[in-house]
Amino acid sequence: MVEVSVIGCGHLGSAVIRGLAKSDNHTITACDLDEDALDAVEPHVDRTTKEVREAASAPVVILAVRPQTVSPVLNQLQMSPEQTLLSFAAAVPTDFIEERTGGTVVRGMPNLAVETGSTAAAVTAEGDEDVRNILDDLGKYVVVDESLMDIATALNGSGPAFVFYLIKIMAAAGVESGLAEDDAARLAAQTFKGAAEIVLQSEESLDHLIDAVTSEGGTTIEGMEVLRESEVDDVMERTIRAAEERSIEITNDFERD
Ligand SMILES: NC(=O)C1=CN([C@@H]2O[C@H](COP(=O)(O)OP(=O)(O)OC[C@H]3O[C@@H](n4cnc5c(N)ncnc54)[C@H](O)[C@@H]3O)[C@@H](O)[C@H]2O)C=CC1
Ligand SMILES: O=C(O)[C@@H]1CCC=N1
Repeated sequence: MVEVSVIGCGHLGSAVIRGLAKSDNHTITACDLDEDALDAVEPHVDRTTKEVREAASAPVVILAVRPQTVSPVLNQLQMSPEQTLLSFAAAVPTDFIEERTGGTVVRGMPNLAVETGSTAAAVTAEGDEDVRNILDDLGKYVVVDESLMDIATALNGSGPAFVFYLIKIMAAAGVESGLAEDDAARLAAQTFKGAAEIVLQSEESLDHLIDAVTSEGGTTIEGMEVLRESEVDDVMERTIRAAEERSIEITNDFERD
């Protein structure tokens, strides 16, 4: 059992808690100022507290508050170098956190799929065995240089929102042609999941996989022609870039502090 505290039990923190609770490998303390947030995670944790100090003693402390709230939390978070502070706060540099807590800092950017143990996460270090166990229970991770955390934040941190949007558009097209809403939503979402699983398991290139779906004289070729002639590449590029630039902007604010 790995003892872990989660500070901030909002969208991400509560999803982390539910994901870790499913793996049954952890003793979890949930910390939040908000009573409702604590009530929502209470069935999945061993202890709840409003006091950051009470959450500070675990070998691994996960920081899941908004970037703007990081400073006040760190002011109350006294840790030792044997403990790890695993920070999931977007755009907050490791240096900034290290200067304010005695703990060993690992910066990470997961996404909401922590809830199902299927997150894509970028981390600046693997950390000790306890940290690796936590990351393994939350999904898959890659270790990247800290300079790449802004693009990781855009790609895999914000990414689920962009994918949800695409699923919504594809499902809506199905409904427009007569599918029931539930059926269209399931077909679109399962199609994304199945396609993603093929990409993860296949050795083939994405172009090869596109070819494998595209029968000569068939249906896919017509759809692909529309996609290729559209501005979708530019739109997706700008989508990722906008999120990345915002991450850089927030990071710069922290570096000026
Ligand atoms: N929502 C997402 O999909 C992802 C979020 N993140 C990062 O996770 C962090 C949290 O994001 P969300 O969960 O979306 O925000 P949120 O606003 O849903 O949750 C933040 C939580 O922190 C709590 N909080 C505020 N001050 C506190 C304090 N002093 N002590 C303890 N708890 C306090 C709030 O009551 C709230 O429950 C952000 O830094 C964000 O960049 C990272 C990856 C994905
Ligand atoms: O939107 C945000 O700022 C956070 C970081 C990545 C996902 N949500």
